[in-house]
Amino acid sequence: MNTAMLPLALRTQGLVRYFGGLKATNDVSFDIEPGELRAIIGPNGAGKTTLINLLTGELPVHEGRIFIGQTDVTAQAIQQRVGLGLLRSYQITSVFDAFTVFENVCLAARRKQGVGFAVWKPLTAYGDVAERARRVIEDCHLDEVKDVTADSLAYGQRRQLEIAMALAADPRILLLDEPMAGMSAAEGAAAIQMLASLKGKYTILLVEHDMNAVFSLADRISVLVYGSIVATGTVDEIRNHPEVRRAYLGDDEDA
Ligand SMILES: Nc1ncnc2c1ncn2[C@@H]1O[C@H](COP(=O)(O)OP(=O)(O)OP(=O)(O)O)[C@@H](O)[C@H]1O
Repeated sequence: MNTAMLPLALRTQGLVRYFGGLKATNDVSFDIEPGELRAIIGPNGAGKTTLINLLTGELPVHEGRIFIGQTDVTAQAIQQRVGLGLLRSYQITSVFDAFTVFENVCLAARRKQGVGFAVWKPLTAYGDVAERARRVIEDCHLDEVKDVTADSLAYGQRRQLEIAMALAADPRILLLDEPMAGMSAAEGAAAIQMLASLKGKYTILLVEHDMNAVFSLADRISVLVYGSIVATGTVDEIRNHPEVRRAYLGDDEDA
């Protein structure tokens, strides 16, 4: 993807959020470039969920600004932000159990066009939609189950389908909040492989506890500690950052 001329996908400036006297988000500023896979890590209670909720609009900010592309969305509601392309993976996706993977993804792609689909016409009859659905299904490693109904999918595949449906809506940036949660080791490994193949094609903000996943996937990592970003850098920079090792990895010296 040639991203040189594109504006930033997402930008925050000095975000602050209190819960009573607790500053759960403390002066958080960061930029995400188009095509980037950015991970946010941090110990329990660091403020990851709060930050995601500020970005989506589920929580209002107390200070600071949020931009999607060049649009200041700080005062905008959840649905307006979705309309501008900031999507959380489960936000637009109601998976229909009786529909196949392909039909579900077509439906999500079709909805993006803002035109109601004709119930008498097969979803797959819309050529451009079917083409996008095929591409997303391939990107999300769902080819083998393309014609399987959603109710027959294993848990991990269903989560992959939700991500495929979100991507079919062509978001400017996709927020993934612990996408591997609840998966078996094998499902988690498959999900990591899938996310790896999305790299560079889509813009993704990933909040994830699994450090191996984050280290194998991220272009850049931001580390949250007590509500503040204490470091942002490449995998190597973060792996070796002394403050990160102390605060997050629990290392004293060179463990
Ligand atoms: N609705 C709320 N009311 C009061 N305090 C809250 C609320 N939501 C979060 N907090 C507090 O804000 C801080 C950040 O919480 P948050 O859930 O954002 O952290 P987190 O990094 O997502 O944690 P985890 O990794 O455990 O999910 C914590 O101290 C938490 O107790």
